[in-house]
Amino acid sequence: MRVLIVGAGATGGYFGGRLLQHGRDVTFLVRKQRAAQLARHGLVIRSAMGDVDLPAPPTVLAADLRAPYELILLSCKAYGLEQAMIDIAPAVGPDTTILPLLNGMRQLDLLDARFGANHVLGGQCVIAATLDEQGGVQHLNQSHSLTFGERTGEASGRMQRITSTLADSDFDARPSAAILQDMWDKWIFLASLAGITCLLRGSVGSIAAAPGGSAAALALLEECRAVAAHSGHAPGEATLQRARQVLTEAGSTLTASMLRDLQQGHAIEADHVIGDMLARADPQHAAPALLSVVYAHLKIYEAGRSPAQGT
Ligand SMILES: NC(=O)C1=CN([C@@H]2O[C@H](COP(=O)(O)OP(=O)(O)OC[C@H]3O[C@@H](n4cnc5c(N)ncnc54)[C@H](OP(=O)(O)O)[C@@H]3O)[C@@H](O)[C@H]2O)C=CC1
Ligand SMILES: CC(C)(CO)C(=O)C(=O)O
Repeated sequence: MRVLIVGAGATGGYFGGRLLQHGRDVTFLVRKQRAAQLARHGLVIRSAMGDVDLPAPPTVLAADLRAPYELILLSCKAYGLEQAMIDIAPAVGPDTTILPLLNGMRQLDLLDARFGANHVLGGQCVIAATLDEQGGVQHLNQSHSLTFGERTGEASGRMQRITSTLADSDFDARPSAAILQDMWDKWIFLASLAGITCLLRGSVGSIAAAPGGSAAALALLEECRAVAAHSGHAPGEATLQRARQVLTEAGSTLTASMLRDLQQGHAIEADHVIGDMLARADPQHAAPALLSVVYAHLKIYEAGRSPAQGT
């Protein structure tokens, strides 16, 4: 199966690197700067789950995309999605499947509108990863799951082909018959984690140690839960219990990738992760207070960044 990974960033570089290491037919769609960086340093993954060193990972620039790929793994940030959809268009043929790994839900609507829902699977990844100064992928924890599925829940032929392509590559490839619920479950957790760690500028453990910290994290989770329920995707009790436990764990060093981006002065997915959650709240009730504060906080950060700071 020919696989195109859009972006050799933290997540794309990680999962694409692992697939390449296991002999899969993978090419990274990159821009000139990243192409030069990969040519100079190779694709390096530093991970407690095993390092990877690939001296010359296959890359392609958008201008050189010709034939369709069977699978496109989309691992750009939400603010790069419009451009990415333009760039991948030549790689999308009648039999192409697009598997987005972005956090949130809105990517599905945008991809459906651009390419047709029949081309788009649901997907998500659970990992903590970032790029270092030389473009190496630093895997920061021991989670590395990639979950994917037909939004109908069907065990289709393409699901079987993708499952065997992603299997046995030293990460947890998880086909799912309930991918929309999985994505919502992750989104409410992530929006709470990103929201509270960015607002209070600390890890889960430091927030838990501060007066009122865990109560604020739980209140934010409750607002997100209500949005999910209003959208027809209420999380199950076990999912909620786990989210509550992870968001309040004493001593935990967990943060969201959004906090890492913010601390490095990078662009953040404020509209996609928090703004869209807020937009889906039940209009019959008052706007969720904490989500509103988090969103305002992130928009002030965005407004203070100069355009020269890029992404
Ligand atoms: N990092 C993490 O731990 C996690 C991230 N996520 C989610 O995964 C998604 C991706 O995040 P992450 O991997 O961290 O992001 P990164 O910023 O590390 O990587 C995104 C990459 O996509 C590239 N890219 C964007 N648009 C294009 C394009 N048109 N053509 C070629 N390359 C492109 C960027 O390239 P360039 O450098 O040229 O801009 C960049 O290298 C986000 O939605 C995030 O929320 C989910 C779970 C964990
Ligand atoms: C939920 C978490 C921490 C793990 O995948 C994440 O998605 C992120 O940091 O963006």
